[in-house]
Amino acid sequence: MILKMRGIAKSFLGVRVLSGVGLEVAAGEVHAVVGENGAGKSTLMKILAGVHLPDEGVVEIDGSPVSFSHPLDAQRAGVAIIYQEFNLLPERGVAENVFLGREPVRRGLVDRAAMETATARLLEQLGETSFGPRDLVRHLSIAQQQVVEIVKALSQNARIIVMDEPTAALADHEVELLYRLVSRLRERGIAVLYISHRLREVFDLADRVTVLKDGTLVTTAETAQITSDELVRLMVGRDLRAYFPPREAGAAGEVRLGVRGGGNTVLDGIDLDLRAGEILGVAGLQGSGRTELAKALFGAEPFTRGEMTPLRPASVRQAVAAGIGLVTEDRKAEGLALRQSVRDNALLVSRSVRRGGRGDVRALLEAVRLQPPRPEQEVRYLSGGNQQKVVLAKWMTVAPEVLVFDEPTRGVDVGAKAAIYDLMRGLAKDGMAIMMISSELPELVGMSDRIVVMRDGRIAGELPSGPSEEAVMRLAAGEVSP
Ligand SMILES: Nc1ncnc2c1ncn2[C@@H]1O[C@H](COP(=O)(O)OP(=O)(O)OP(=O)(O)O)[C@@H](O)[C@H]1O
Repeated sequence: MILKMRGIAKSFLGVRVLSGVGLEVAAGEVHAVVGENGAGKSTLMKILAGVHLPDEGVVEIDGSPVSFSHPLDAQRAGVAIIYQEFNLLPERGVAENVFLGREPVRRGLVDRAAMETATARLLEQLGETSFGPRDLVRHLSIAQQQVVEIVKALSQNARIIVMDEPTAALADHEVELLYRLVSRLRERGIAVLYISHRLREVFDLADRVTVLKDGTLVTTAETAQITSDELVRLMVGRDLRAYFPPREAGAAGEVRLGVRGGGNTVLDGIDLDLRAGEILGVAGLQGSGRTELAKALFGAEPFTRGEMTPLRPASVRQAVAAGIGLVTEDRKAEGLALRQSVRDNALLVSRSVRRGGRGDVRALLEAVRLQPPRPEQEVRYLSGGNQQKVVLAKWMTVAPEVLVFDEPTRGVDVGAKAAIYDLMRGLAKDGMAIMMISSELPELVGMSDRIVVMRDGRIAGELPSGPSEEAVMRLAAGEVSP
């Protein structure tokens, strides 16, 4: 075993978040780590990466105990961690980023040629031909930036690579590319620790899976020996049947929001009606204009052409006053005040618009399954998935007439997802008009009453409820005419 962790315990501010946790990973193994939001997955990985010191327990690499008091110690021992938010400088080139802080020097000068050659070789080994060592990082897609992070890890001779929800920000077709990358890492004998809430990936990629629950180890199992239902039961402690709540046939009521010929620099010719009681799904590849559509409806990047009822908002303030809400995909940048408490965040919108609504914050937080349910806690200390739940709760306190969800369950665990789906369906039943943008096709197909598919800033077509995932993909990719 290249890595052994045993008896790991960790507390923050007197609250125990890990106790007695251990796992073992072999060279060339892909080892998934799963569990509900707040189960302690990231904390365990940060201990491995030298970000946190454990209070108790042992980490062994190649049979020798190690103690990392700084991320650089872990890096030197061959551990690399790739976070969801990359640590890259957008204005610099790929090779410069790969060697940042460790630039090779020749005759007193940074040896650019050496950096570029080494980077090019690693890109080639990974089969990456879509960009080169000199390209600026800001010109790269998220998937390409992820490759840069992996190249950086390999250039540091990492033998253990931790990937924290690597597909959360990827488009569907990019996930395939990541699969290929992970296979290449495995072939090189690298141990990959893979955190994900997408069980399909766990079964597609991992040899073994370790399940954490409430900071303790539930089990480690071979993925070939366990079913998806069993894994869910181990994670959430109960069966999850009827994952998607039933649709209400004929539930759509009056038009709550209408757009005719909507356009701006990105969007063009948008015609759309959103009715009370329905959940309208929005599909599309990355860059197709899905998020821009949400922002235009919400007045953040307004339409400059076309008509919109009840009004065409020129600003977010106008949109909110008109009863339009947006649950954003980028929760850190747009959604939350990180240094404020969960409760204050949940009340952020309702206070600013002074609309009444559902005041019972505690009940709401329970409904979205915030873990642990502590409204006083500062949001920055919550796990990623729990932060997303606070963003949801924030809008539910206001109960707007129209609510746009942009990737509502990104980073959210399976149990909480089911709860959020129930909530969304409940809100629709109460007459809210809901639009849901999602890259997760099962969710889109399972939840939407109908689906519009975006392509190149336009609506490429519409599909009735329950289409096949393939039909959505084909329309998004432009393989069938609308
Ligand atoms: N720096 C910190 N200070 C205080 N509490 C923290 C800190 N970091 C994490 N926690 C708490 O530790 C617990 C475990 O969090 P962690 O991020 O490890 O969960 P996770 O399993 O990765 O969840 P997710 O699936 O949502 O990413 C959570 O209750 C979280 O609030």
